[in-house]
Formats: sequence, structure tokens, C-alpha cells
Amino acid sequence: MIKVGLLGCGTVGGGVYNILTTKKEDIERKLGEEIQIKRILVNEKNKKRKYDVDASLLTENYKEIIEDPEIQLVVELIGGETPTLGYIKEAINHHKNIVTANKLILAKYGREIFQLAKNNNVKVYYEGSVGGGIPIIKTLKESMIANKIGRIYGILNGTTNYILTQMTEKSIDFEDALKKAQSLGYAESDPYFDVSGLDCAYKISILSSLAFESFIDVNSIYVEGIDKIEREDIEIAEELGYTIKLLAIGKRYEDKMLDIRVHPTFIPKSNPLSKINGVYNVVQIHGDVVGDIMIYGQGAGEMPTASAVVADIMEAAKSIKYHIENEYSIGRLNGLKLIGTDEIENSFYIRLRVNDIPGVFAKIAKAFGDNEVSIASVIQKHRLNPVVPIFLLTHPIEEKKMKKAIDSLKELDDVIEIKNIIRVEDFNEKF
Ligand SMILES: NC(=O)C1=CN([C@@H]2O[C@H](COP(=O)(O)OP(=O)(O)OC[C@H]3O[C@@H](n4cnc5c(N)ncnc54)[C@H](OP(=O)(O)O)[C@@H]3O)[C@@H](O)[C@H]2O)C=CC1
Ligand SMILES: N[C@@H](CC=O)C(=O)O
Repeated sequence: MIKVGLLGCGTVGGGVYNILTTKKEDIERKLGEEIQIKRILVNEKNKKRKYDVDASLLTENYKEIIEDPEIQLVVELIGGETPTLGYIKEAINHHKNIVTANKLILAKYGREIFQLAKNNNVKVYYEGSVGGGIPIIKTLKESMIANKIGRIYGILNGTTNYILTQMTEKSIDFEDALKKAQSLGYAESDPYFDVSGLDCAYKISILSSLAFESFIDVNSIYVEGIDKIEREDIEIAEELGYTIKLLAIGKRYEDKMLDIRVHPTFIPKSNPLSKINGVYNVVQIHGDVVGDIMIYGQGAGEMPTASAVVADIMEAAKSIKYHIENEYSIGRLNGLKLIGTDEIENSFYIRLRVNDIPGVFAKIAKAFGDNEVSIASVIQKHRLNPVVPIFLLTHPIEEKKMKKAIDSLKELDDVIEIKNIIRVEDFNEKF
């Protein structure tokens, strides 16, 4: 019998408890071993819970789990950095294997945690940390092991994808869509992490560390969230044949450089990523042997995430049962440098408000240099006003050149305000 301690019994922890108790026999049959939850750490023992959790298992004292010699596996589903990082490290020092869905901890402290686990000859499993129910960690670590990965595209945050879909399809406001995502259990306890793009940055740093075998410092990733996206941007994107998604990008250039970033992106409607809606996430990977693969599923929520966590628990139990040694972990190679976004060439969508005077487009186009702007248009419904919104779509241009052009736009008297700038991904690069 493998005895497990759960840290947290909220959205995901509750789902894990439910699966481990209702599918107990099934799990034992598949594993050839019983899994027993011995203790569950929560913040408040007397809180009303969704599932009928055996009250005798609940504790508010983490030491009852971490210092229990019978518990071989600790499943961390509290989230955040404090007190979680300390609990994980203490558990490893007590020779417990770890399962976690905590992307923040892995992205920020992964190297330290994996080293500590190696020193203590225990393992850390983290399938639930990226893409909810999508088996993406296993895909990268095992199924694609023969490949050199050239590129990863991911829609990796269920909350923001749900919000953008609601804003696009149902014309629901940002705030209302966020409230719905929270009530469905998709959002982080502080939804700032979702909306700001940080959650997505943690996830792409974990995937990139695995794919490019090079520990990625999450603080050096360019991150932009969805908080500046307005309905107008979504409508224009639709008219132009694009959908706006919060896209995570990881690209390898010539074994020397990595381009890793997270930002709202215009995705052509012809690309399958544009069709991934609601809480669904997707990861598209290019490997030199297999070519492109795409894997998608629900990226957040109780049961999809619990599915990934229970898979990890079962794998950890198997490893404990058969005494399988700790193998490699993320970040084996060094030396790949991150490129700053200034060096990267993209097309850009730019929305501004200008005085509606003859010749205003010509002045704006001049700021970009000849031939850099492919489409410039007035948003027609505002045409009778003296100040009108317009948008531009540039040809591919280096970001630093685009910024220079924006600076010169700001100096034009007829440009009242730059409302939004969004990158357009063309998906045509070859790896
Ligand atoms: N929700 C989702 O869709 C997904 C979440 N994740 C990750 O899974 C983890 C858990 O998320 P989620 O289940 O949504 O979080 P919840 O907020 O729903 O649950 C957190 C749990 O931790 C307990 N807890 C919080 N603080 C403490 C503390 N200081 N000491 C002891 N227990 C504490 C809470 O106790 P109590 O119940 O008493 O309040 C609760 O049971 C996070 O790392 C998150 O990023 C990953 C993928 C998807
Ligand atoms: N808040 C996250 C939860 C899963 O990681 C999301 O919305 O994707």
C-alpha cells in the first residue's frame, strides 16, 4: 500500500480526493497496489466542502504529513509560493516523492527543487502544472524524446482563453467573463496571475526548459497579458480574418538562441490554434523527426487537472513500488540565450485615434517608412466624428523599428492616442 498526504483540498485537491476514493478499486487493479490518502492539509478544517471528505483525515498542521514516516508521497495542491515552497522542500528533505500542479514554484524554483530531489533520491511529478488535463509533460519528456524541438506554440491559460472566447462569441465584458471563469474554478486564487500572462509565462518556461533542455529563467521572458484587449480589437481582428489569443511561443534559433514570449496575438483564422476556444488549451510542437504535433484538451478546472494529478500519483506509486531510480530532470544543457523582443520581426496591428482629416493616413504611413504598412483603415462607424479610431496592419518589421515609428507617431499633432498594439503571428517559419 502506498500512503499519500494531500496538501490542499480545494478545486484540484477535491477532484483528486474524489477520483482516488470513487475509483479506488479501478486504480488498484491497474496499479497492482492500493493507494491510500492518509492525511489532508487544509487551511480551515471546518469549511464546507464540495465532496464528503472524511473529516478524520483533515489537519491544519503540515507536520502531520511531512513528518509521518509512513507517507511516501506528498501531493501539493495549495498553490502559490508561501508556505508552499517551504513545505515542498521539507517534504523532499524527509525523503517524500512529490506531485504538484504548481507552475509558479516549478518555473521559479524548479532547478533548486529538482536538485534537492536528486540529492534525496526522490522524484517530482508535475503533469498538472501545464495544460490542465493535457498530457504534455509526458509527451515532451518521453514520447518526443528522439526529437530536437524547434518550436512550441501554446494556448496555455484556460481562464484567459475562456474570457477572450466569451468576449468574442457572446460580446460579454471582460469583468463578467472573468467572474464566470472564477466561479467555474479555472482562475488562480489571485486572477492577476492569469490576466497578466504570468501563469502562461510559468507554463511556457516549464515546457521550454524541457523542450530545449536549458533551464529558462522566467524573469527574462517577455510577458504581456490580456487586460488591454478591448471589444473593438476583437471585432477588427474578426473583420480582418484573425482571432486574438494569448499565445505562448518558444522557438530555437540555430542551437544558440531562444525566443520565448507570451502576449496577445492575432492568429489567422486558417490556423487551427484560432479555433481553440473556452477553457481548452492547445500545444503545437515541431520536432525534427516527427514534424508538427498538436495536443489539446481542457486546460483548467477540477476534473481535467485532477486527471493529470492522479496519473502522476499512479506513476509515482509505480516508481516507489518498483524502486525506480530518479532519472534526468529539466535543464540539463546550458548556453542557449534568450533573444530580446526588439530583435524579432513581426507584423503588428496598431489601433489609434486620430483627427479625421484628409491625408492623415499618408502622414502615419510615412512614420513607418514606405511600404511598411499593409492595411490602414478608419473604423467606419465613427466616421462622422472629428476624432476617429483607425487601425494599421504592418508588414513584418523588427520590433525596435516599430517602436521608433510609434515614437514618431506620438509626435504628430493629428495622432491623439495609441490605443493598442498587438503582434500578428504568421506561422510560416520553417524549422
Ligand atoms: N484550478 C485549476 O484549474 C488549476 C489549478 N492548478 C494549480 O493547482 C494548485 C491548486 O489550485 P486550486 O485547487 O485551484 O486552488 P484552491 O484555492 O481551490 O485550493 C487551495 C487549497 O489549499 C488549501 N490552502 C490554502 N492555503 C493554505 C495554507 N496556508 N495551509 C494549508 N492549506 C492551505 C485550501 O484550504 P481550504 O480548503 O481550507 O481553504 C484549499 O484546500 C495551484 O498551484 C494551481 O495553480 C493547476 C492547473 C489547473
Ligand atoms: N488558472 C489556470 C489554471 C490552470 O493552470 C488557467 O486558467 O489555466
